[in-house]
Amino acid sequence: MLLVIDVGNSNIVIGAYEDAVLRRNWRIATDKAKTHDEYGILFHDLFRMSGLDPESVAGIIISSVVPPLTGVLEHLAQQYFGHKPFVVGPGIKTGMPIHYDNPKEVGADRIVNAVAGYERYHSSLIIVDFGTATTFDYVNAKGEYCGGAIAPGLMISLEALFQKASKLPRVEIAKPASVIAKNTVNSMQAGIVFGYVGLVDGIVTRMKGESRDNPTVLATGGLAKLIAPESKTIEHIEEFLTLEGLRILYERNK
Ligand SMILES: Nc1ncnc2c1ncn2[C@@H]1O[C@H](COP(=O)(O)OP(=O)(O)O)[C@@H](O)[C@H]1O
Ligand SMILES: CC(C)(COP(=O)(O)O)[C@@H](O)C(=O)NCCC(=O)O
Ligand SMILES: [K+]
Repeated sequence: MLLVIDVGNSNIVIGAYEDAVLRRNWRIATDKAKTHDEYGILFHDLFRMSGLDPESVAGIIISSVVPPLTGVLEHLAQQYFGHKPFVVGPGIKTGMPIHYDNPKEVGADRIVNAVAGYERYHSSLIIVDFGTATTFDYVNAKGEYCGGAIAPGLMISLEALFQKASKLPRVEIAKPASVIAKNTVNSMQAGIVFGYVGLVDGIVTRMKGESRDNPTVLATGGLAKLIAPESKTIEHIEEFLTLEGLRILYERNK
């Protein structure tokens, strides 16, 4: 079994692959204060509760955009699963040229998504990942990573609104019935959901205009399901794109 771990700023997403089949996936909160022992217990519990044997893990790959946790998870891999993991970053073969001023600066999750998307579609792509931040990445038809855009995420945008305006409550992210809303909660939901759809379609349309090669548009991340149905530009949702990319990169490097 292959263990793939994607450390995001909000969640750590874990996948257990048997060959190319994702057998299990789990999502745990990202907590920079947790030690490798605490994560070790958590991982072992998740395995046990799913009837999986930690001993059956034959390899591990990690992608992290939270530097203080990268070493913690490497340590966990070594100590609780007995494997030195691959860590996506310098020294890992991606098979994808990175056209960014400083390639080391691009978030590992963005590269992993790009690799997975290109492997699946073999065409030029725009990938939208709804995480803590929302990232937009353009991959050209030759499979080269060409950069993209980073926007404040849906949840943190809503959080900022609630924290900075005294009369605004904390609301659930949901699509309201109308954009001409009749109460505070629905007004905020209209602003965030329809506003965000506009942001996504606006950036994607600009990227399409600049790239001029009609890229396929994919979305991933927990909140993709909410925005994609309202978006005019998103064509496919790939829920496990990052996990899939990690599996592909493991195969390319083992
Ligand atoms: N399935 C989901 N439904 C609702 N909210 C989600 C879901 N998945 C993630 N979120 C929320 O979306 C935000 C971004 O999460 P995530 O996509 O895991 O980001 P990151 O990759 O930055 O860790 C978080 O606030 C998280 O709680
Ligand atoms: C843009 C990100 C914060 C997104 O992280 P996430 O929302 O998945 O937690 C991350 O990819 C990152 O820290 N990138 C480094 C900067 C860059 O890609 O240029
Ligand atoms: K992510």
